[in-house]
Amino acid sequence: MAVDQDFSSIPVLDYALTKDPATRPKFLDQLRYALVNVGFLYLSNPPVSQDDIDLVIDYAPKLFTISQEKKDKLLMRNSPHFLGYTRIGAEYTKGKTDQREQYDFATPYECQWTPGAPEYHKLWGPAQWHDEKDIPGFKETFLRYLAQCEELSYQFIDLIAETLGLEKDALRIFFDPATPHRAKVVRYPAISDVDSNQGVGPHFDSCFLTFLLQASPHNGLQVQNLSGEWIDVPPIPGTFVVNIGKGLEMVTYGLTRATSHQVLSPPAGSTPRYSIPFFQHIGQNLRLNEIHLNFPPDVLALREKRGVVGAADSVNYGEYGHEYSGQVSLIGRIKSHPDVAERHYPQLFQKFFPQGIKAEEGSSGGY
Ligand SMILES: O=C(O)CCC(=O)C(=O)O
Ligand SMILES: [Fe+2]
Repeated sequence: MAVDQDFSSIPVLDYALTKDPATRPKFLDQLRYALVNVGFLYLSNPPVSQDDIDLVIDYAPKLFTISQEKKDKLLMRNSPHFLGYTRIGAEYTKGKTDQREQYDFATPYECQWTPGAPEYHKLWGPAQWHDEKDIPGFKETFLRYLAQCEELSYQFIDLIAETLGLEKDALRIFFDPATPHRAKVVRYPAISDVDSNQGVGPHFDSCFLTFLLQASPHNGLQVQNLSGEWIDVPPIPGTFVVNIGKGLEMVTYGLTRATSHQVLSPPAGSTPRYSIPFFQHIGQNLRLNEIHLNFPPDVLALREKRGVVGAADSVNYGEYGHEYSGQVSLIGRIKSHPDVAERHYPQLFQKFFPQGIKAEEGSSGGY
């Protein structure tokens, strides 16, 4: 396979190929190419019910037409777990406000933090949901959808292990069944005269894998190729966009790429863009530089053949390695959502925003 060429589009992989022993090797080859050289791929025929996908796409705009008063009852600022609703302008990436409105949800979980335990244990807890009467059926449907994404995310991790020459379950050691996964429903309004066009600024995702459902037909998502050029990732109905987080990049010694990406606001006069990312999270109490995977030398050599990767515009999640993974996630959330940090994590807030919220240029959270 060609390993030394830069990419100008994102490969499309057909999950159905994994089902037949005759076509599975083709899928694994395409996967290895995408992991090493691109860091992004489209996945068609994913093992997630199309009916449920259609339902969550249908629910996405409805979540935002609920009254502002009701949305504000679910403000993320109420939640030490950084779960809930975020108004436009309250979130920061690379120190600039993002022009998006969103809900952060998670798979079911009760907070396990007790006094004296590491503060990052507080990051995990129950999501905030609207009353059933305000959006009938949404919670049940979305949880069913998330359970399928979760299962897909583990299947996919095993495919990655296989194609990189590891034991089939070698990457499962990073998961703790008790750690929930997170997901968002996001609305990007069209650019207006005064707004910037930063839907979400350049960033890397955390942890291992993101499964993104582009829930409306708008362009806007872009990724940076090896030379640093921004490449469009237009929506393809019936696919997920899958990308690699900083955690997976780290444990594969940079063999798989966490690719810098951003979203540009829809043009003036356009309808809003919607997206629904699912973020696969690893166990909280791991230091990733303490766990070593043995890749076959010919697989590791693909990293060198890829050539030198140019500087990306994203700078977040540099803490993987020396910090516990839960702490890395917490730092990312603190930088993205300073209003939540100020209320629930005052010491970390002071550390990362010593001048208060607006003044912190260069602070970069993620996802
Ligand atoms: O909305 C999208 O298409 C991507 C969102 C994203 O990159 C993120 O929230 O991490
Ligand atoms: Fe992202």
